[in-house]
Amino acid sequence: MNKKSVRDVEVKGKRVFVRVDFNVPVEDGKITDDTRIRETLPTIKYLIENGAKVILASHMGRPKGEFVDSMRLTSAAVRLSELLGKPVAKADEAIGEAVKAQIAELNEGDVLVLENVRFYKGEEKNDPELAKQFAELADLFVNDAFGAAHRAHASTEGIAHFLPAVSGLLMEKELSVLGKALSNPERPFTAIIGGSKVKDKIDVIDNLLTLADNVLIGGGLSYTFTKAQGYEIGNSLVDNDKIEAALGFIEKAKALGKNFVLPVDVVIADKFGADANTKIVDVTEIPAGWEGLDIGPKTREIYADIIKSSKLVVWNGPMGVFEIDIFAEGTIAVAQACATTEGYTVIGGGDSAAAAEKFHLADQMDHISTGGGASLEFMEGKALPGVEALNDK
Ligand SMILES: Nc1ncnc2c1ncn2[C@@H]1O[C@H](COP(=O)(O)OP(=O)(O)O)[C@@H](O)[C@H]1O
Ligand SMILES: O=C(OP(=O)(O)O)[C@H](O)COP(=O)(O)O
Repeated sequence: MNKKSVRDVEVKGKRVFVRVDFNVPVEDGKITDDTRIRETLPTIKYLIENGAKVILASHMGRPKGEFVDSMRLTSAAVRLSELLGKPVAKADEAIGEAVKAQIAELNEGDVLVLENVRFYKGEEKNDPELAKQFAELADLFVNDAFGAAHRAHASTEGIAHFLPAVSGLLMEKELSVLGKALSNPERPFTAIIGGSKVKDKIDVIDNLLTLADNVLIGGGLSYTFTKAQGYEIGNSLVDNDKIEAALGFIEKAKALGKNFVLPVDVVIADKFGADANTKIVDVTEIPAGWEGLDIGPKTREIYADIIKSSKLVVWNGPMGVFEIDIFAEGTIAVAQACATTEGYTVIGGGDSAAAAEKFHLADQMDHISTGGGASLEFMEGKALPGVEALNDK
């Protein structure tokens, strides 16, 4: 990476504003998955050990510029304190005199968590005034929020115009792993794209067709391709605006000599739910009134074989509605193949990571990205504003 990292600058005695992504799932005030907090520990520990005064800033949810009690960062600060095994102070705001006074009390190695930066209207607008107010709190800006790196907000991008700005260790790791995977991939390189966000993912497929040797399509995404090929898809998920694009990809893959693989069979259901009647049919045989909710057994085998003979696998999006057991087999098969392949496996996207976690295979993957949208935009080849704004080496 051509951007400076926290290792390239002096931090001792400095007030360091660290943007993290503590946007973790919370149910009834309890954090249900603390991965994103744990992943920032290397940066936070590095700063503590090197005598910085650590000021952590994050968003949580989408409070739209209002103070919303359920989206406060209090439980994240408590969890961080448990993980660090030391006290962590918490501010009730993210800017202003009271916060400045709390920061003035910090000793070297102390940690303070600011309140949710999205409680301020200027955050998502990237308001320079708010960015300046964040900058006034510190001597150095460290961006470790890979999950929010695709957002040009006051605490991710704007602040970098007012302070020396460097990347944190998680940011560096994410960019290095994804960058290495995509810029000089080990081959055969297989990309697997599934899930339901057809609009969000279609541009990724375009770029991956150029980069990868095999592109496997599954999940709700696949039926737009099935329809594009002229087959009946019943009530399956489809994006009619993307039919042309889907046909274009099939043509592009042919022209580039790439192995673009669509499901050959699917699990269909007469309704969406755990109590549905199901059948396995060829993808060309979906009757009206039924919907495809998982890839079928022939497809699972084809996909697993390709994954197992790959040197690099990048997976984003489940193969079916894995939250419901009767539609989970396709996602399980792909997750198991990723877990057992000797190739390097990278998983991006909240639901694919959740699936790997649910089937107890997460620790057998080589890299699970903390960013869904961010890793997609990276794979599309787009510049990430939170990274672009950092100081060059
Ligand atoms: N065939 C399908 N029809 C409808 N929804 C699907 C289908 N296959 C997968 N899904 C749903 O897609 C969702 C995940 O999609 P997405 O958000 O694109 O993935 P990710 O978070 O991994 O990027 C899951 O909740 C899953 O139930
Ligand atoms: O959870 C996040 O996005 P992700 O689900 O795409 O990984 C990030 O914290 C960014 O949040 P946002 O999509 O509200 O800007």
